[in-house]
Amino acid sequence: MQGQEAAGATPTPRPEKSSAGAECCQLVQGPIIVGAGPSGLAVAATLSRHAVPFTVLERSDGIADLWTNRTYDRLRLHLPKVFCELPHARFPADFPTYPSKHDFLRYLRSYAARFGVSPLFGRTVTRARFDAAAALWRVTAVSAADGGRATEYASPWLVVATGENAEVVVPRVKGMERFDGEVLHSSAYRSGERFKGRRVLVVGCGNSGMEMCLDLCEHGAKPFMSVRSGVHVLPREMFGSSTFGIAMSLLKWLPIKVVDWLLLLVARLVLGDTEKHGLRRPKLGPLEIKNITGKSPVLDVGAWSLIKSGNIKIVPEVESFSGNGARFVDGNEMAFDAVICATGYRSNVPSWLKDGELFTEDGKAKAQQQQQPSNQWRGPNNGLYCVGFSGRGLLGAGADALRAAADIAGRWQEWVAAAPGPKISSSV
Ligand SMILES: Cc1cc2nc3c(=O)[nH]c(=O)nc-3n(C[C@H](O)[C@H](O)[C@H](O)COP(=O)(O)OP(=O)(O)OC[C@H]3O[C@@H](n4cnc5c(N)ncnc54)[C@H](O)[C@@H]3O)c2cc1C
Ligand SMILES: NC(=O)C1=CN([C@@H]2O[C@H](COP(=O)(O)OP(=O)(O)OC[C@H]3O[C@@H](n4cnc5c(N)ncnc54)[C@H](OP(=O)(O)O)[C@@H]3O)[C@@H](O)[C@H]2O)C=CC1
Ligand SMILES: O=C(O)C(=O)Cc1c[nH]c2ccccc12
Repeated sequence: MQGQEAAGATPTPRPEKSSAGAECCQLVQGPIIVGAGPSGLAVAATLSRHAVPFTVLERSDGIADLWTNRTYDRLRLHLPKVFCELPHARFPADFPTYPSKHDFLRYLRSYAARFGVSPLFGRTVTRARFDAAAALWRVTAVSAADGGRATEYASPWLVVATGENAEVVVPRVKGMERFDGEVLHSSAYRSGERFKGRRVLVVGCGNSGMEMCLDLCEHGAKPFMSVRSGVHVLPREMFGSSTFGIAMSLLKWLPIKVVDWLLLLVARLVLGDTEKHGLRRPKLGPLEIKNITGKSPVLDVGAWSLIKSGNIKIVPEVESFSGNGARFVDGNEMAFDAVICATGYRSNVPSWLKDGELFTEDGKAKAQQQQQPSNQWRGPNNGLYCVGFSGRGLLGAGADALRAAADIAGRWQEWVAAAPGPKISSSV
């Protein structure tokens, strides 16, 4: 809400020398939100409806960097649109059931405009710590465009909205640097067009790996999918309705283990035995494993039939790479022209947030790990919030955003009532 009127009387920001070595400190009005993806936008929009000002810091040069710059062309939401809407704004009626990433981006841009969310772009947050003496979060952001200049922002409230997919995970496999062909992460893959006629090894069998193999096939490439521990594949739809929607309805009445059992029964009838084709199913059911570890089931949009027909070949875990190919853990060797690491993502929170309460050492929400997702959005009374770390996709992000913003709004009103000093009109 930069540039928007402040909601009430607050102390005047006083530039000062920062303890972190940043050039100056700006006390901003309302919370600092780190990240302008769907989670950051949702919490900002909700704050705006509560008339609470905020400052959004985003490392990229636009909103929703993941969706804009780190996803492939054919990507569609794999949950029906009703499960992917952010708070306070429906998708347009003419959107298809499974909106494309371009539809989704169009929605996010109009969402940001509608709720007056204007992030400060090109600001990478490199450090945030709670200054207990001042009861403020001190947040250092570096601006590459400004020659790496660091600025410190301060606020009693900090919302972490940098996402579960902030950084790529690329495995260290013996000999990878010796491989002569192209190696890329799935976040850099756009389309199979330029791989036509080439043998491509896709490492990983999550939704990215599966959809990239499908896309490669459709562009006349020859994909091989390397599988380490297996995955649950479910049809995206069952009995003409979305599998996810059916699962959500069943969960209202039945325990998760029973719902998982039913999903797997139908999946078996519709898809057949995935293990027979090299895709082992994990021991825990698809919803339970998602809840416990965050590992998503594959919602199949066409790759499965290509695996069955042998157009996508399943290969084991890679043991090592050579100049022209890979050796697998079963001892077989194959030549490849390119390797795509569809090996997932990780949070970057541990690299910048100094906090031992809300996040685990690997940057996941602690409460989500302890299976208390309804609890995971607020730190223990030090003004720290996290939005979008519940392992429940856009739906979870929206729910977190509503709770975090309502809580901050209550505290903001108290803070404004208590704070002396003149009114000021903009947040930074
Ligand atoms: C390929 C793909 C498809 C997906 N499809 C679906 C789907 O169909 N349905 C669903 O529910 N979920 C889906 N997801 C899950 C996805 O994580 C969420 O949809 C959504 O993007 C989460 O939003 P977010 O704002 O929490 O995180 P992100 O979208 O990752 O946004 C985080 C933002 O924070 C910024 N940022 C990160 N670090 C810093 C920093 N240090 N300083 C400043 N800014 C920073 C990033 O640049 C980014 O703009 C998908 C994920 C992927 C990878
Ligand atoms: N259409 C859509 O809506 C899409 C949604 N998504 C979502 O994006 C998120 C990320 O998905 P995705 O990018 O597929 O990542 P995932 O984390 O879901 O999958 C990563 C895959 O890489 C494998 N892997 C990781 N490290 C190694 C290694 N060292 N050696 C071998 N294999 C390895 C994993 O195997 P293992 O299990 O053995 O660790 C797993 O199969 C998910 O939430 C997913 O649902 C993604 C694409 C499309
Ligand atoms: O795309 C994802 O992985 C998501 O996070 C969406 C999502 C939330 N809960 C789920 C349960 C089953 C499949 C996908 C999801």
